[in-house]
Amino acid sequence: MPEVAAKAPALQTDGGATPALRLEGVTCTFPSPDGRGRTYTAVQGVTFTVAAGEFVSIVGPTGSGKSTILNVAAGLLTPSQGSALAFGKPVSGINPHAGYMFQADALMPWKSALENVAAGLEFRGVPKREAEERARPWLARVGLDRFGDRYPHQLSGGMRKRVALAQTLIVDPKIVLMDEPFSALDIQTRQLMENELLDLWSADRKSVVFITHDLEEAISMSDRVLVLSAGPGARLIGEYKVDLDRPRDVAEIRMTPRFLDLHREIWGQLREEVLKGYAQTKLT
Ligand SMILES: Nc1ncnc2c1ncn2[C@@H]1O[C@H](COP(=O)(O)OP(=O)(O)OP(=O)(O)O)[C@@H](O)[C@H]1O
Repeated sequence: MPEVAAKAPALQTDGGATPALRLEGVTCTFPSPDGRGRTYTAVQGVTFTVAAGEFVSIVGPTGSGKSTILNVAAGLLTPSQGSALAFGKPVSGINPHAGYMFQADALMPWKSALENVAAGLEFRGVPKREAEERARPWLARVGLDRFGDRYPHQLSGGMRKRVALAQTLIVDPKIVLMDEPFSALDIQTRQLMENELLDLWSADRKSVVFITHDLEEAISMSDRVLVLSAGPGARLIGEYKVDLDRPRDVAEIRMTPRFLDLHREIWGQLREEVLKGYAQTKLT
């Protein structure tokens, strides 16, 4: 992986402390969709480390294996080769340190906003009444204290994302795995949510792995951006440290010269992969 080595001193940026998350030589091979007994290797030999409290984004072309990597980190998928380690221990089964937020709403339509947030705790065995008491301050933290009685269909897309965020964070995961969580939102709501996430993150400093198609979103939020090549056999081909000051406003930071330099540099590498990925979608 020469590009990675050239752009950053090392993948382990935690000063030697046990990383929150490490994927080591992860390869994931699936049965090919053509049903002829062939296989498709989505990602190959993926190795990276996320330090405690670090915010890392992974960008890559469509179908390159970003969600696959996140599924391995969450313990939802066992890699064909390699391993995932959470705080130095192999992940086997669901990663107990991780909270997962998907692109699609995972809210239960028959539960109110308060009940949905409380559900995160109830799944872990906290009694309903206590879970709801603990959910109230979380609804307030995401600005929805007056909306606890509303059902998901009575909330806007941004509000539903806030509920999902509170539902994920209430269980106090040490690692937050986010798969394009805001991609369905309009740009203004999206930037508000990005800033809210950064505020919540800076208060608690969890480790975040954030998957996105959007390079601007990745740079504006992260400490580091990892670039995945086009598949099959996608590899990590770039690692960029984002040395922008915090706290950040995601809209304002995009206008700074340093942001533009980083964007130019990363896009220079990502563009080629996006074109390759696009060409492959036309072949399949
Ligand atoms: N369970 C599975 N069975 C078969 N193939 C799979 C499975 N999961 C993922 N794949 C394939 O692996 C490749 C990577 O998929 P993945 O969803 O991880 O990519 P992605 O980068 O997240 O895509 P996108 O950006 O479009 O969301 C794709 O070609 C996909 O079809």
